[in-house]
Amino acid sequence: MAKVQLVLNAGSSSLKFQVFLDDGADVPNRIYRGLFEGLGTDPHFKVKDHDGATVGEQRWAGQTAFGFEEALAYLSDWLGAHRGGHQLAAVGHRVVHGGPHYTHAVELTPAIINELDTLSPLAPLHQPKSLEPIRIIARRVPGLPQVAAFDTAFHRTQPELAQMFAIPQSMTDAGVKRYGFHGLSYAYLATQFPKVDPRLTKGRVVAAHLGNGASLCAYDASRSIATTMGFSALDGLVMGTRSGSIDPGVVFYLQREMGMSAEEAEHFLYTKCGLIGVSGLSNDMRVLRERCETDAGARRAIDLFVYRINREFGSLVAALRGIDALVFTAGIGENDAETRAEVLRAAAWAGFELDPEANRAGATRITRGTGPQAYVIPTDEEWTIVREMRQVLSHTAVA
Ligand SMILES: Nc1ncnc2c1ncn2[C@@H]1O[C@H](COP(=O)(O)OP(=O)(O)O)[C@@H](O)[C@H]1O
Ligand SMILES: CC(=O)OP(=O)(O)O
Ligand SMILES: [Mg+2]
Repeated sequence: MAKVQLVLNAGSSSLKFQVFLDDGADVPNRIYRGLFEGLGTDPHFKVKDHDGATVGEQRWAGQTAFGFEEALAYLSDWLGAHRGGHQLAAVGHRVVHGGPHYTHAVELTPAIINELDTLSPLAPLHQPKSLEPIRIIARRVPGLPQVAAFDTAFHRTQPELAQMFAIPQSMTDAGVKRYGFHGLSYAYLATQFPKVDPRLTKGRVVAAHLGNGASLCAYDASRSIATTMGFSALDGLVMGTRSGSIDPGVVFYLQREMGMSAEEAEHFLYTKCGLIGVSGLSNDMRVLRERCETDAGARRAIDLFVYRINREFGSLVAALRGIDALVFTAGIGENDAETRAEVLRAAAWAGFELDPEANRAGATRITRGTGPQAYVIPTDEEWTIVREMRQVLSHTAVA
């Protein structure tokens, strides 16, 4: 009987999944690709087959109680009815934080799952959501191989200084350092560089992963040398609900002067700030774009989002000592031509010349001229996960 592999990608605002044929092919053969969006607000499920035809769609309008757990149960039923008799051979998971020890994907055991849970405070919007399905599946289907692939792993090529805070060495050694995230996405983009423009492979590239979570990564010859997220996924750019970089003095002030507990301050910075906090309206860039002509809060949130990207972009260009290309990806980077145009106009200092028609048309290259170029590359974190899972499972089979 043919077998399939399932990949789950728990993001901060979505649950994405893909189903691949377990046929040993070098390039994974996808059967289904789908997602739940708007969990906890306005849930929506959509799944497409390998030709891109929609084969399932469901809305739970306004059902705020339909959260992550409900999505998993629905997905399990849907897959049961649409697996075409294929046996499920393994499940791969995006696990955001691998901490200091996990620099490569790993087959999960109860002990490793518990160890990964100790990292939940460093990624409270993500880590528990990844571990929950892992535990549910381990309980329901004992013996089914499950593999974790980590967002932090891709950044372990960074020089020591890029991973350090200015704190005593003993604390750095204890793991208080810059890990960086969105690595599964950045690893996938690097595999696409040769197809998009072979010069990117050896060049100085900054990728902008702009989704509900957002970060920038600097690549030198396809390896990460710096990134905007640090110890936790709270650092760096303005995000949907997260503040991004903030003076640590603010955190003390929130507690000492504004009466928040440590937990309340954390919850505030992760869920009430960023685009939704500044706009007072929404964490969804689509909503802000619709309203920004008339709503000053929406306009200010977008302006700060773009301003911060340009500032952080400058710091990565300094780390790379120059720039050959900028790559946009993820929900906003792939779909919002206006944000791309605003970022490139802000970064004109680096020599970018926007091609407005190519940008509006959603072309791969969206700049012209002789300066650095900008590209749009749709990301595919699940593709990285299934490839890493296959490597891990083939080693386990040989051992
Ligand atoms: N057409 C679009 N225009 C502008 N923004 C969009 C569009 N489509 C999606 N987005 C943005 O992308 C975000 C989700 O990005 P995604 O990378 O899927 O996030 P995550 O993986 O963090 O859940 C949404 O919050 C929304 O703001
Ligand atoms: C790490 C992170 O912020 O992920 P996401 O963009 O999926 O929320
Ligand atoms: Mg994501």
